[in-house]
Amino acid sequence: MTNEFATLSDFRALLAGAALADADMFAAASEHNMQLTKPPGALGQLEDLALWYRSWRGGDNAEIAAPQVIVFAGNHGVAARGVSAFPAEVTAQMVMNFQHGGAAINQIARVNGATLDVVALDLDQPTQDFTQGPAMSENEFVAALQAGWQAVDATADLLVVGEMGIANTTSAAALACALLGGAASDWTGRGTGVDDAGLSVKTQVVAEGVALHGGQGDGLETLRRLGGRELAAMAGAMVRARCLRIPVILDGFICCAAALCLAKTQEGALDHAVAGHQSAEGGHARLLEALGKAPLLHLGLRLGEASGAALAIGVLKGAMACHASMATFAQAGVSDS
Ligand SMILES: Cc1cc2ncn([C@H]3O[C@H](COP(=O)(O)O)[C@@H](O)[C@H]3O)c2cc1C
Ligand SMILES: O=C(O)c1cccnc1
Repeated sequence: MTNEFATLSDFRALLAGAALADADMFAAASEHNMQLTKPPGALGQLEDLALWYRSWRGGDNAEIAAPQVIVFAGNHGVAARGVSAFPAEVTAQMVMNFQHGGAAINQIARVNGATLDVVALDLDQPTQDFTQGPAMSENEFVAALQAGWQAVDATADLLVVGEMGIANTTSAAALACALLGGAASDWTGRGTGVDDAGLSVKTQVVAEGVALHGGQGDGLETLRRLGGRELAAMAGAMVRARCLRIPVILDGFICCAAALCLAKTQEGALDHAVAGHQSAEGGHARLLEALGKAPLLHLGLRLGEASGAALAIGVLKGAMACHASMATFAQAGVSDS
């Protein structure tokens, strides 16, 4: 596929000009929802989800049939600072595991009827340690955005994006801190399970990164400086989905940090997305609040790999199956008052 953008300013223009939800479709879906054989509002948040989904997908009243999960993988220069409980080699090893069907996301995507694509991004070239300079050059950043953009299947009717990248909770914490403020310790959690000494080093690394790169530009520029290839690719995929009117389910702390960079660059950039779950990683609840998204699930997950979002596919499928296929009061001969 040819690239639809060659430069960062082209990408910014696509982000600024992306599609809006269809208010007429939302109204038609609300009207349809009121006629379904249930007490008004009895399907709770499933009703809101169905109206939101139809406002993006249009009027065919269809069930969800083709969800796509994409896991992007990247390596981080800051991994060398001892900010993760696991070594950087685990990123590539887990990519092999995804390819052989052995990871959690393989099982969760399969039982939810989703395709799973794994995109490894220059794993032998970690990004620069962001305490020393920007994580990515502009060319590297644009290449990662393009990889995300191109990975989206235009025939999908739902997109879930997730990541694998040792040390990427450090990047995510630095992005959240730089874009939302507060102390490094407010956003730095244990990730894969660092001990107290590791947490203290990690917090210091986040503070150094924010001191160097905070306030140096908008959300996208901050993503280039403090992010990683897999975070940039998730952002690129989210914008492509918006252009294709494919609704998105957001995953945990790292995915939402990538989403935040878009939201801080362009108001409403995540209107086509819902939050799949609330991760156990400390900062995720506040990150979701900043995005204005209530999570569908609270399961204590702290895995990444798109796992929490992929579990929420089932919730959205349930919402759309009810909306599309329930009988109306008139069809079923059920009295409506
Ligand atoms: C075996 C294994 C599988 C994973 N799957 C996702 N992650 C998760 O852990 C990493 C982030 O945590 P930190 O910042 O502490 O390195 C990411 O790769 C994330 O997706 C994993 C981590 C490990 C060790
Ligand atoms: O919230 C997440 O997605 C997460 C948390 C810890 C480690 N990896 C991912």
